[in-house]
Amino acid sequence: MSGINLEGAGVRLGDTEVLRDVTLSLDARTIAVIGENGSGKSTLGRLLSGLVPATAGTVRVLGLDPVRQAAELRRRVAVIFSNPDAQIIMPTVAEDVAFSLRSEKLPRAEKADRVAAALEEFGLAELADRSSHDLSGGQKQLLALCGAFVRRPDLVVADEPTAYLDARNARRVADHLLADAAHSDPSHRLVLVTHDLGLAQRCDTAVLIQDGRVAEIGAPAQVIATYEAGIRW
Ligand SMILES: Nc1ncnc2c1ncn2[C@@H]1O[C@H](COP(=O)(O)OP(=O)(O)OP(=O)(O)O)[C@@H](O)[C@H]1O
Repeated sequence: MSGINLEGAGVRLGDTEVLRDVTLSLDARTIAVIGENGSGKSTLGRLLSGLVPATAGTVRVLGLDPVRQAAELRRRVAVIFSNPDAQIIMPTVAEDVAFSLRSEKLPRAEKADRVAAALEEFGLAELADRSSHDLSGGQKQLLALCGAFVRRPDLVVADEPTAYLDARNARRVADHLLADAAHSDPSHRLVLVTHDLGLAQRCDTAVLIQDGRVAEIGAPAQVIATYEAGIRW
């Protein structure tokens, strides 16, 4: 069991049942999660990342129980939010990427090589010594992505990663996310919570969330059509 498997999963936050009876078995490599504001998409992303516990049912992500095997899940899953400021910690760009590898048991030289390669891949090599907090919004999101991918996670959960970006940077970030998910390792997965239906269309599978429940799962074109048909303009 290596993908995402939820059985009757629910999440209650305060008095609100935010997710209800979510049953999913997903083995696709790139999965878009779409739906209206407040439908529960981010909560699903947080549930899969172990950031909120299920209050009903069972959840297995990469075969792991996000509560009982939280440390292992954190090691294998990277989370990217729309606001990169929440994820940038260290003073310089290179230090921030290196910080992501702090708990990896790797020789120092190998860590340095991995940081350098990741900076290069995300077009940040020339900014390595710049103050990470002085970057533009797009550059910060690329840095957040770089910090997530340098760990070589098995699953990336990205929640509106392009929300604050201009068209060019949104495209760059999306290309990185989708290209990285398509790397040769077949176990590498992406869950992408998004309102960008063009981006959802580029994923292998889409999940439509409505009012805390799964309304449809399938080929993105079909699921997007269902979503659009249900919108009361
Ligand atoms: N900590 C919380 N306590 C109580 N209710 C919450 C909490 N966090 C979220 N909710 C509620 O859960 C519902 C789903 O929120 P969620 O952020 O998952 O929706 P979403 O589909 O990602 O929305 P959006 O597209 O607007 O980002 C909303 O009604 C929200 O108000």
